Amino acid sequence: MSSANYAEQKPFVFDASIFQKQSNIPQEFIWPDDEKPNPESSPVLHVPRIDLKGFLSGDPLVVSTTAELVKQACVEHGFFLLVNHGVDFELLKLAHKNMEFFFEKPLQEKLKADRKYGESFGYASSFTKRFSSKLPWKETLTFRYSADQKDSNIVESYFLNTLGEEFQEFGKVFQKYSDAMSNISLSVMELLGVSLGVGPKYFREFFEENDSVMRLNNYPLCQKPDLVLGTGPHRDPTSLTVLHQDDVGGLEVLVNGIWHFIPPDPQAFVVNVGDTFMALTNGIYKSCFHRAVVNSRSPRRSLAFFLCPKEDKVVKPPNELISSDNPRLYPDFKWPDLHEFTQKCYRVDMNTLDAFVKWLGSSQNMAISA
Ligand SMILES: C=C1C[C@]23C[C@H]1CC[C@H]2[C@]1(C)CCC[C@@](C)(C(=O)O)[C@H]1[C@@H]3C(=O)O
Ligand SMILES: O=C(O)CCC(=O)C(=O)O
Ligand SMILES: [Fe+2]
Repeated sequence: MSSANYAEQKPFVFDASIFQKQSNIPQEFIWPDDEKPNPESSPVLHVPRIDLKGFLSGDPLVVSTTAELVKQACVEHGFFLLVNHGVDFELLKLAHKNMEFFFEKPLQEKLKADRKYGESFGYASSFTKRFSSKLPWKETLTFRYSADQKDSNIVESYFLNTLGEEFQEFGKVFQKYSDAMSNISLSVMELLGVSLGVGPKYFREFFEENDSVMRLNNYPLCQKPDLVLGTGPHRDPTSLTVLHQDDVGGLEVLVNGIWHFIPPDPQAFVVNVGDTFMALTNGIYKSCFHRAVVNSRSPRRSLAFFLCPKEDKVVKPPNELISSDNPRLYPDFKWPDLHEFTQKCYRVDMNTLDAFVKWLGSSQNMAISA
């Protein structure tokens, strides 16, 4: 049965407050044996701690050592920690407090922001409208962020319009938080540009007017955590992800065929390269598989900012990153087409970018220039 038919016929609902107590896990949530988690055996992934303040100080020695560290991580797997990032800890605390406030509301209230079938934004409990198997053990609240001056209140007005006056303060907090995420993403883009030898301005300017996605994740506790996954294995189709996880832990990254654990650190953001940035670097920086496991002790929450280019930007690597040793790997594309592909044509899995490129090739006369 296709997921569309499934959605029309059997829209069952994941109510976190009920499911977290249930020891009988519905079949739709049970992952195949070869994809089931085994978090007790996951070694820690040692990722560099990138000092953003140090890089921004402009001290040539600090800049070059930081650029070298980030390059090694991005060539290998694309994950690193960002410390000394300058984001106010009070704002981080407020963001977590407000996220809790939302997820602890009764389901009926959360559904006021319901993410409709085929739409990208709103509240989704376990994607039961989109998929019929390997369902994620999570609920998400996703909203659009735009760095355009004319959209300076976009987050605030979204919450005021969908959830009403009670969410005015919530909207203000997440407007501020998303602005901060956009700003640090642009600083990271400067660092990534320097590390790739294209200079600090190239990628910063590319993403300056970003049109991005902000998401709050709630992973309720689960009585049988070894049967399910909070977020299944995937590579982010977006450009750069800036994640803040609470102190529970559950993020895992697949490196050399082994799932590795990234322990929570409230002082740090976990940053990773997504498929769109991998294409922008002509495959030099990797977008790597990761997932989130759940547990039976404590619910887990995370905040994810997915940096995306503005809709009219052509994703095409700079000439400096193309050579006879490293010819063009991906055709030109625009982010909205890849986004639409992930939402309508394809279930995001291990090889989204390759599948998208094949789909592009079959749907138009694909040209790889330069
Ligand atoms: C553009 C997006 C689609 C997803 C949310 C953002 C960036 C990452 C994507 C996602 C998280 C990748 C894993 C699968 C997914 C379905 C999820 O588990 O949430 C993806 C998001 C989505 O399609 O809603
Ligand atoms: O919650 C997490 O730790 C990771 C979530 C994730 O990978 C995603 O939302 O893309
Ligand atoms: Fe992800």
